[in-house]
Amino acid sequence: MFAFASKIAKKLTTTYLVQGKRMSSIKLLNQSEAVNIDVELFNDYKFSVDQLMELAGFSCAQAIQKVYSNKKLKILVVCGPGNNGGDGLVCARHLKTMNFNVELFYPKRTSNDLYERLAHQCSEFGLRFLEAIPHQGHHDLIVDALFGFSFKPPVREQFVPLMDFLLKTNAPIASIDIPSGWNVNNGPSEECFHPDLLISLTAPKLCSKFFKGKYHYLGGRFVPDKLQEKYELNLPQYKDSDSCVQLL
Ligand SMILES: NC(=O)C1=CN([C@@H]2O[C@H](COP(=O)(O)OP(=O)(O)OC[C@H]3O[C@@H](n4cnc5c(N)ncnc54)[C@H](O)[C@@H]3O)[C@@H](O)[C@H]2O)[C@H](O)CC1
Ligand SMILES: [K+]
Repeated sequence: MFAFASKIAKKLTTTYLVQGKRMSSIKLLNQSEAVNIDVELFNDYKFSVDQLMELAGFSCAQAIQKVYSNKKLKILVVCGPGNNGGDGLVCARHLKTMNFNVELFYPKRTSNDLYERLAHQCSEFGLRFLEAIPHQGHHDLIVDALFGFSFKPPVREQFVPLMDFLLKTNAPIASIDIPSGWNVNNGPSEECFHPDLLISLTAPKLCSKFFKGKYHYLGGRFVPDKLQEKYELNLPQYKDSDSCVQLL
C-alpha cells in the first residue's frame, strides 16, 4: 500500500517539475507585484510598450502553435481594451504568419496610435474582424485576450454577453496571462470559464493555483536577471531560442 501511495505521490510531484524545479518554487505574483514589475520594466529598464507587447504576443502564438499544431483549426482571438487585448492583436498576427486560420473580435477599440497600428496590421495581414459575437460552434479554438492583470471584478455590463459566450463555448480556450473574469489574486468565481491552456506572462499570478486545464506555459521572455532576483521569481530556464516554456 505504501509503495502504491508513494508511486502516486511521485507522479504528482513529477507533474509539477519544470526542468528540475518544482512548480511550487516558482513565485506566483499578486496583482500589485505584477503591476510593479510592469512599471519597473518601463521606467527602470526603458522598454517601450510596443517592445514588450510584441515579445509577449509572439510567445503566446508560439505556445499555441506548440499545443494546437493543426493548421486547419479555425481560431477566434477575442481582444479587450487594455494591454492584454494588445497582446491578443500581436498574437493573432503571428498565428496568421504561422498559417493558422484566424479571426478577431475586438468590440471596444482603444483609440491610440499603438492599438490602431496593431489593428491595421491585422487587417493588412488578411485577418477579419467580426462585427458581433459569433454563433457557438464556428471556431475550434478561442484565444482569450480580454482582460489581464489589471482586471477588477465584477465584469462591467458591456462585456457580460461576451463572458457568457466564453462560459458556454465547447471550444477549448487559450487564455493570455489571466483567464478573463478571474480575480488575479483569488481565482475564479462560479460564473467563470476554465481555459484549456494558460500562458502566464513574466511570471504566473496567484490565480494560476486554480488552473485546472491541460497546459500551462510561461511566456514573455524579457525579464532581466536583476529583476528576477529582486522579486525572487525563480523562473525556469527557457530552452534555446524558445520564447515560451511549458510549466504543466
Ligand atoms: N510585464 C508584463 O508582463 C507585460 C504584460 N502585458 C500585458 O498587459 C496586461 C495588463 O494590461 P493592462 O492594460 O494593465 O490591463 P488589462 O488588459 O488587464 O485590462 C485593462 C482594461 O480592462 C478594463 N477593465 C478592468 N476591469 C474591468 C471590469 N471589471 N469590467 C470591464 N472592464 C474592465 C479597464 O478599464 C482597461 O480598459 C497583462 O496582463 C499582459 O497581458 C504587456 O503586453 C507587456 C508587458
Ligand atoms: K486574458
